Amino acid sequence: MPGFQKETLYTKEPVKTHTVTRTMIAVKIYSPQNWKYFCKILVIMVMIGFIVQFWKVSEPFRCQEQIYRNTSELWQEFLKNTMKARPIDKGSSFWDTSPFIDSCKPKNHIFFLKTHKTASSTVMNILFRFGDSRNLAFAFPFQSQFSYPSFFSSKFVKGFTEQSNKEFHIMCHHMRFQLSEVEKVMPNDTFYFTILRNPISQMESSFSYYRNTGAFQKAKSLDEFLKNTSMYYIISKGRSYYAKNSMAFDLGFDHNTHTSAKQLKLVCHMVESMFDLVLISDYFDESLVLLKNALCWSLDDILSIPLNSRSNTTKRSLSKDTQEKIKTWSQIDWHLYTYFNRSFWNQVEKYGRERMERDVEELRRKRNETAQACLQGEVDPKHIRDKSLAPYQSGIARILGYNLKPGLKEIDKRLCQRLVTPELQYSTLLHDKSKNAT
Ligand SMILES: Nc1ncnc2c1ncn2[C@@H]1O[C@H](COP(=O)(O)OS(=O)(=O)O)[C@@H](OP(=O)(O)O)[C@H]1O
Repeated sequence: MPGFQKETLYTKEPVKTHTVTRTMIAVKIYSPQNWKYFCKILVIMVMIGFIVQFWKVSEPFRCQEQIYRNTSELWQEFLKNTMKARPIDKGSSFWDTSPFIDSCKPKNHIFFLKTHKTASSTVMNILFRFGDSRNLAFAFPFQSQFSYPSFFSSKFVKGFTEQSNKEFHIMCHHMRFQLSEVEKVMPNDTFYFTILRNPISQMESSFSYYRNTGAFQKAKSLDEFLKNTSMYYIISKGRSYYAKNSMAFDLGFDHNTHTSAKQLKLVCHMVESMFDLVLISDYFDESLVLLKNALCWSLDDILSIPLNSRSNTTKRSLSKDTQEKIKTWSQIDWHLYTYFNRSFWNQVEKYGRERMERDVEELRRKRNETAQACLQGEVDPKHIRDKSLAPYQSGIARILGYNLKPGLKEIDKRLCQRLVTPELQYSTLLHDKSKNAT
């Protein structure tokens, strides 16, 4: 009877029959035959303990291997080929801030790493319009992105083969960066740039946009998610890259590894070596002025209207505690951001503070003028009249769009339209245009 067994095992004075059984078991256990068996188990356990200890001690070395498992190849490639093939001409282009240099020719071989939720769609629209108006060749993906989240491969580019001599001018769709593969497609003198955003606001934006996917799906709020990451964040479960070190992931790094201070430094140096310029979306206009200068473009070339903005009703303010948690949770992103924010302002300093202020003012004046002439203002998606201007919606974010002013002249209408055409529609337009041209 199970009840009886339980009782006798825990009673102070067990019934006799049970005591006899226990004595028999004890005799069996302590027999010389079983001593051998126990010794073996003991040795195995000591060995397991030793292996566990060794595993712990070796952690920093393993981490290093993990985080660079993918990027070490990239780094090797970079050192071997890139330095020779694509000398970073910081001296004569980007870093030289003189506006009157003869060698300053507008660049049109451009690679932009489109990171997630960083104002990258607005930058992409600038590149789309620049290429569109000059009939430049874009490197298009087969779908809307270059097979994200896989590492970029030249095979993902429509119309590219290693044998063909086709010249691509601009590559700017979402991808997980892999320099050695991008270099197969883009010419040697390509200008490489990307954009970073403060990981706190970037993650808040991501949480609302990717609310229905992977790690964010079950958490009631971002505060709740960060309180219980071990419950909500399961690496193997889909799309973890939107929920941790998202920008580092896009840049090609392992987003899940604990990273030492030395490794974080190395990550920053790698990004610095691979990219000619890193924009900061929190200082979007200053970023565009630096971009204009680096590319030898005009102020009109960098004119833009904010795209992919969320309605205030879907923005959430985060507690101080949550903000601090994001800094440690997305440690690589936080480090990248602080590093490049600092170097960004050093570049502004080199450009000249006053000159920057003047240019930003002029850019804003032009933007207001253009918005006045073209648009009726930013509206909720349900109020967008022309569906070709309706942005893609995702998660709980309400992505705003624009209505054009009625009665625009045909030529102005086209320009105004392009300025606020969302990424997916504009990409299709350009793709169709390139097909018709061949
Ligand atoms: N000009 C300018 N300046 C500052 N911020 C801007 C600008 N343009 C877009 N945004 C903000 O960027 C967020 C959208 O980022 P992305 O376009 O990169 O998103 S996506 O990954 O392509 O879906 C989105 O952030 P949230 O509104 O916080 O979601 C946009 O508001």
